[in-house]
Amino acid sequence: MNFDVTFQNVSLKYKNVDALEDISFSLEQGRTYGLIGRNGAGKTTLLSLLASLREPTSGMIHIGGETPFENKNIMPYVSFIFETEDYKDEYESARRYLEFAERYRPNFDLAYAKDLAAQFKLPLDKPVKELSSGMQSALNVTLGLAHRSPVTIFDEAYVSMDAPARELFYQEVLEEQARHPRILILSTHLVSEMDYLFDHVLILDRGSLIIDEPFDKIINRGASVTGTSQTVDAFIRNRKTLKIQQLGDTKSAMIYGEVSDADRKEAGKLGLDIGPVSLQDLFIHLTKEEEG
Ligand SMILES: Nc1ncnc2c1ncn2[C@@H]1O[C@H](COP(=O)(O)OP(=O)(O)OP(=O)(O)O)[C@@H](O)[C@H]1O
Repeated sequence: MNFDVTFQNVSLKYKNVDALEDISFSLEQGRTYGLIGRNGAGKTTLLSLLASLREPTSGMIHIGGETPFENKNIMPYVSFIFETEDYKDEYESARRYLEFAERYRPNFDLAYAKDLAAQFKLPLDKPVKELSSGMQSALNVTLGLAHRSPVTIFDEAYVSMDAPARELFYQEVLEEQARHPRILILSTHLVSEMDYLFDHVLILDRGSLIIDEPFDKIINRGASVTGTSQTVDAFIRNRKTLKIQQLGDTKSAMIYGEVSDADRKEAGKLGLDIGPVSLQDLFIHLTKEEEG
């Protein structure tokens, strides 16, 4: 079965908050999507609709051509992994969580889950409530990867994990997408740390989807220009500048707007280096609130 996702003109209103307005996009198997947006932009709301934790106020959501809400053909194949704050009543061991997953998740791979748990040094026999918050996150991430669900969502599920554990997770994301391709959505504020994982980027801004583009396309919306201070200043004079960094007489400027072949030639003559702009700088620029 195909589990491709379509959102068509989806809106979600909480009492008097318009959390999402007229959102349309589609997601394809085998791609890793980065979902980014400032605090309160609507990321968790969008993901909870995709995971069928709630229904949209208006619009249509389809997974594999069917409405996923309370749909037994779809729900076991969608995994929504998020940071849970309160584990105080979780007396069961991590090992029991793996056993539950094996019972209820059709594609779950117990051997892979145990292998991941060992890599994260997860104490499988301790009650989950006694694990450190980083270890609780590692358990969630282990489950999310080992579910091997065709639609897998990680909503900031890794924020409590330390840097080596996050690195291990990122490596597994790359390897798992090669071994068992799925729709993988990573919602994150760690943009510069995780951007290399994204095939495609969705940016939400105050309830609206402002970017829905392949990673390679979005980072061509701008460029970095590096060279001597004077030549960089001359090159960027009539361009929109996002950021400038200077070290001695070397200047690096992030500019917004595509750089044409002619521009590149001119830059070459001036001895300037033209490189890609970072997704994080573009994101900050595109979601900046108007001043005044
Ligand atoms: N249960 C709720 N009831 C009322 N308003 C809500 C509820 N949940 C979220 N909101 C509001 O909806 C908007 C979107 O919130 P959401 O949690 O989806 O954003 P987010 O992008 O995930 O934010 P963050 O990055 O801070 O986690 C915000 O204005 C938030 O205050």
